[in-house]
Amino acid sequence: MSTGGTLIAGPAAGPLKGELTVPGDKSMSHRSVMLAALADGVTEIHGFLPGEDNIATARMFIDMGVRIEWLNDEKTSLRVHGVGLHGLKQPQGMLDAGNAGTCVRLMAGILAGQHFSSTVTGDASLCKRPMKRVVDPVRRMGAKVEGGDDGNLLPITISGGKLKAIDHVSEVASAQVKSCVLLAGLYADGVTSVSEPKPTRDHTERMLPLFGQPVTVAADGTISLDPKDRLTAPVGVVDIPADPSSACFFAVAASLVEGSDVTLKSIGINPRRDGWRRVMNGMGAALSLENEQRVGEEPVADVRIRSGGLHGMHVVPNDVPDAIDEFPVLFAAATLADGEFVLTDAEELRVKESDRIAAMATALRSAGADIDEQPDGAVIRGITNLRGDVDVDAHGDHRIAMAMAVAAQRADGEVRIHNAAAIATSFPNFVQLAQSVGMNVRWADEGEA
Ligand SMILES: O=C(O)C1=C[C@@H](OP(=O)(O)O)[C@@H](O)[C@H](O)C1
Ligand SMILES: C=C(OP(=O)(O)O)C(=O)O
Repeated sequence: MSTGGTLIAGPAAGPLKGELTVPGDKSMSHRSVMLAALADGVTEIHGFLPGEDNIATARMFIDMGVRIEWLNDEKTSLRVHGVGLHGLKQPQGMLDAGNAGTCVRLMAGILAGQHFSSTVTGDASLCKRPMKRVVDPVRRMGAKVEGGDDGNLLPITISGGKLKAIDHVSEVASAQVKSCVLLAGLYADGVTSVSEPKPTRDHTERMLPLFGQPVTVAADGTISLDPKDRLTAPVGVVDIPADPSSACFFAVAASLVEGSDVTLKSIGINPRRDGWRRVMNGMGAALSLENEQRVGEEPVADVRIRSGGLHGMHVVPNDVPDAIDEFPVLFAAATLADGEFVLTDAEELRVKESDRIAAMATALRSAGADIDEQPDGAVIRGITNLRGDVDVDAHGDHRIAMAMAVAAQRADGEVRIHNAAAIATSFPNFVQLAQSVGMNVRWADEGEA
């Protein structure tokens, strides 16, 4: 877990204005390197997110013998020299996923299909997150997995090989679980299928066909994969759209600061990632879409946001997985909206990089917010402004740090956000982009915090 690093944020000095291009999508960046590494041929990827999480994924493949050429200093373009489904080499030491749940859970599926043993670990936060959700299905497929608490806790050692196809009924609505099973399915002896309690982000299903591996989705939502025994590098470049989860911070900030008008360029609007816009529209935000188009298999658009009197709402439970990473900043929006905001069915927030319900409730409350925590969500009654001159803890969780920086734009004074360094996991240039539209946020100087 990245600890340390204090952000000093708020209040905004004036309206937020301008156009922003946020970095590439984190989920798609992970998947693009994974599939490219396992393909026959060379894949060129543009728009890659150079956050610590995605670099951890790239590093794992380098540690297993895959050659990755970075094509620019920013590490947003790369060429992956694929080794084929069976070309990975046993790593010399432990594979380290750092802070990245997506990396470790998807890799569990890939490592389950390898004829060697490997041990995967992560940082202090990741070592507390539940792994049984992916360990159980890959064990049923025939992989051997050892680790603390019967394989629930990292580090885990996976000894794989040829796998048995399974029909997996997931108890959690998790794209990480679904993707793990589908990736393991590439190494199985027949058709592997996954069904989930609510639909989740479908980037794996959209990207596999680009690499020559069809995926079918039945009318009831069950996803099936009949393995082709090889993946093939796509002919053209794999382009990754801008990350809606990063865009949402600026959408909320612009909604909250009077007189703001911000346009977020080429943001992914895949319905399985677009829950944040449905929630913000439900809260009365002034959002509009311009220049709708497709980037590869994904729909994108420019999203324009003007400030507007936000009000509370009850979030529709089916929208929860489609906005799962945006709830910290949506809590900030709800705190500064009129009326009551109610979130249920979101217990998954408690097992992210931090317990995000508790972390946001504590941080916002210490700045004067009116929030009742619930086991699976929260009830938030809006107030006019947050108190300033307060210290809050981001608990080494990138989304808590950035959400509090946004909330602070409507504080009566400065908010000091401690343990915020983790924003580098998903959004290394957050502070720079935030300043470029007029947000009041900066890193504390040494000794200042
Ligand atoms: O598949 C993915 O890329 C992700 C799925 C989500 O996790 P869960 O599948 O655990 O909900 C999300 O929170 C994470 O940031 C990225
Ligand atoms: C939950 C997140 O990521 P991960 O599960 O990959 O750590 C996130 O980015 O908010």
